Amino acid sequence: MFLEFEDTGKRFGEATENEFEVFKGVNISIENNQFVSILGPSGCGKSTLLSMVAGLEDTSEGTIKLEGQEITGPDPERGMVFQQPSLFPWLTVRENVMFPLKKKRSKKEAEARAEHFLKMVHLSSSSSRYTYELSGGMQQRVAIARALAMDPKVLLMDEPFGALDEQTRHILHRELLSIWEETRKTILFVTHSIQEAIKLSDRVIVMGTRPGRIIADFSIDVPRPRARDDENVIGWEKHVMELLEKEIDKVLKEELDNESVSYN
Ligand SMILES: Nc1ncnc2c1ncn2[C@@H]1O[C@H](COP(=O)(O)OP(=O)(O)OP(=O)(O)O)[C@@H](O)[C@H]1O
Repeated sequence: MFLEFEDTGKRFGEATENEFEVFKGVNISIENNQFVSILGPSGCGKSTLLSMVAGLEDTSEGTIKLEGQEITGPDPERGMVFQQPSLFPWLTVRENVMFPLKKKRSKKEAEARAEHFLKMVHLSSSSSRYTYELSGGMQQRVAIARALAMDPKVLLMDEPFGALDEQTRHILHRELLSIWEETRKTILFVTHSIQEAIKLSDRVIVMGTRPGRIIADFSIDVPRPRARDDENVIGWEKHVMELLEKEIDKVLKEELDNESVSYN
C-alpha cells in the first residue's frame, strides 16, 4: 500500500493528568494517485493527522508508512500546503517557488522548474511580482506551485481554500483537479466543507470525535467534473451531512452538559 496508517494514535502532553488523547486506532490505507479528503468536527484531529504525515508531529502509537517506510520526520517527499500560504514577502513569486529548490539544484534548473509550475497554476505572468502584491487566491496558487515544484510523492493540503471567497475557491477547485489529473499526485486534503470534499475527492474519510476516530470511509464514484446540481453529488452531500450532524450534536451536548456541571 502507498500510504498506510496502522493503529495510529496521538496524545499530547505528558503521561500525567494533563495528557490528552486526540485519536487512537486509526487504520487507513491509501493507494497511489488517490485524491482523499478528510472531514470531521472541529477538534477531531484532522490537522494533527496531516501534520503526522508531514512528519511535523510524531505518532504516540502505531505507525504511518509511505511506500513501506515509516515516517519519522519531515521530508520533501511530503509537501504541505496550509490555509495561510506563508510566503516570503521580500521575494518575488518566482523566487518563492525557487527558494526550497536551490539547495539541490542549480539556479538555472530551479528557475526553469519554478516557471513550469507557475505556468501550471496560471501565474507565469506574475512571476516577477512580490507576493504581497497578489490576492489571497493568487498567493495560495504560489504555495501550491512551491509544494509541487519539490516533486513530492504526496501533497498534504490543510484547508488550503478555507480563507478564500466562494468564487475564488471555485476557480481553484478547477485548477487543483486539472493539476491532479496532470501530475497524478496522491493528495490528502483536510476540509470543513462537505461540498468541497464531495466535489474533489475519490474518497472521503469522515472522522468523529471524543474519542477521535474514523467513522466512515466513502468512495465517491461520480464522474468528474461534478456539477453541484448532479443528483448523485447532492445525495452524497446529504448522506455525509447527516452523519456529521449527529457527531456535531454529540459534541455540543457534551459541552453543554460540562458547562451546566461547572455552573452548579
Ligand atoms: N500542540 C498541541 N498541544 C496540545 N494539544 C493540541 C496541539 N495541537 C492540537 N491539539 C489538540 O488536539 C485536538 C485536535 O486538534 P486539530 O487541530 O488536529 O483538530 P482539527 O480537527 O484539525 O480541528 P479544526 O477543524 O478546528 O481545525 C484539539 O483538541 C487541539 O486542541
